[in-house]
Amino acid sequence: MTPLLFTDCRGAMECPKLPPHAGAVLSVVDMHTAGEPLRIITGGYPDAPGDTVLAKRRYAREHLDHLRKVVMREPRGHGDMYGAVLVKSELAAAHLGVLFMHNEGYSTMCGHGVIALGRFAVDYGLVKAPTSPETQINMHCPCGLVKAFVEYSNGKTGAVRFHSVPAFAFATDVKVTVPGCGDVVVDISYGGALYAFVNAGTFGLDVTKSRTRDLVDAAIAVTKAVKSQVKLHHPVSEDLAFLYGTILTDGKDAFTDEPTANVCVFADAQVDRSPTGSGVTARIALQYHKGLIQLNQTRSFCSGTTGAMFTGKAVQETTCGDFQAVVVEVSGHAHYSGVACFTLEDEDPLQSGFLLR
Ligand SMILES: O=C(O)[C@H]1NCC[C@@H]1O
Repeated sequence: MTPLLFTDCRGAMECPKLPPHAGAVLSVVDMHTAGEPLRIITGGYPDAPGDTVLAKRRYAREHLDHLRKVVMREPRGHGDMYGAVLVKSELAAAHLGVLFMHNEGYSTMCGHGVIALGRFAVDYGLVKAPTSPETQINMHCPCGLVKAFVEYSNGKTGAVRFHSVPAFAFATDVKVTVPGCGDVVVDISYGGALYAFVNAGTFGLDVTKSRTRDLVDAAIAVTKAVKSQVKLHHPVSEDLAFLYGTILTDGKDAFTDEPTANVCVFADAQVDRSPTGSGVTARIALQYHKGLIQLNQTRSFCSGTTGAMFTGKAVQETTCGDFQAVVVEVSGHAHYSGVACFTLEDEDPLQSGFLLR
């Protein structure tokens, strides 16, 4: 690794002070996991009322969405920004609860977010007495309890692996009509959120070589088709029964030591820079369902956008309602990228921010 490109100024210099009339302030810690941003709100966000994390998610959507817009959209964010805010969990086993946010609303699961939050929770003292070589953090995500295991030694955090909620193939070989493409066969799988999976080759595209815009257009067309033509449900809660996005793959689903690449397009045409933790979870559940991978066979998943890697494996059979399911473990690395205090002046005519496409 090359040395720091800029001088480490901690201690020598303080962050610039805001003028007294700067307006309301939101503070954040910025991280990224395999290139995908995670903006963690650390101050200025009120306690979201609600008896459950899912109820808090509903409250945030209905009453606190102006704050999501401030930190996700321009001029403070951008169309592919991703965020998290910590909330209280109703589960005794949870160390923390979390809501995830993106360019359009609030997701139910975020694997890259869990990886970053694992480090954050240890580094910022959210768990008492971290243990070496790993510290376990139980994160209550909207989809349920996710167990993160954070490498920790000599006071330093490292790689994070997590066990997600039961993941299952919702439906395979579903034919949907995609305008301009005709009938397209997709698989739909759940990894804390529901995704449609299609081989990018179906559209004459390559997830590692094609223009991102072309991949996005194809994925959006599939998402629209599935949303309008397939009735989705989830055994635990109707809050989880929506299609979050489409993942285009290189089709290399049969087990091999070689990495397999995919690109996830979710929310409002948002492109994941990482291999997508919840998508890898759902993809492994699909591969397991099809007999293409065995328990504890580790695969590498590569982001078609950045080439960054996660690894994943099914570790245990389980059920989710009537679905045969698996517990999937996903591993990756997150890094800090900065801290910021964002302000919002009363007179600012662009209070809600904006997105350019
Ligand atoms: O890694 C993940 O699971 C998330 N990344 C952005 C889209 C998903 O929520």
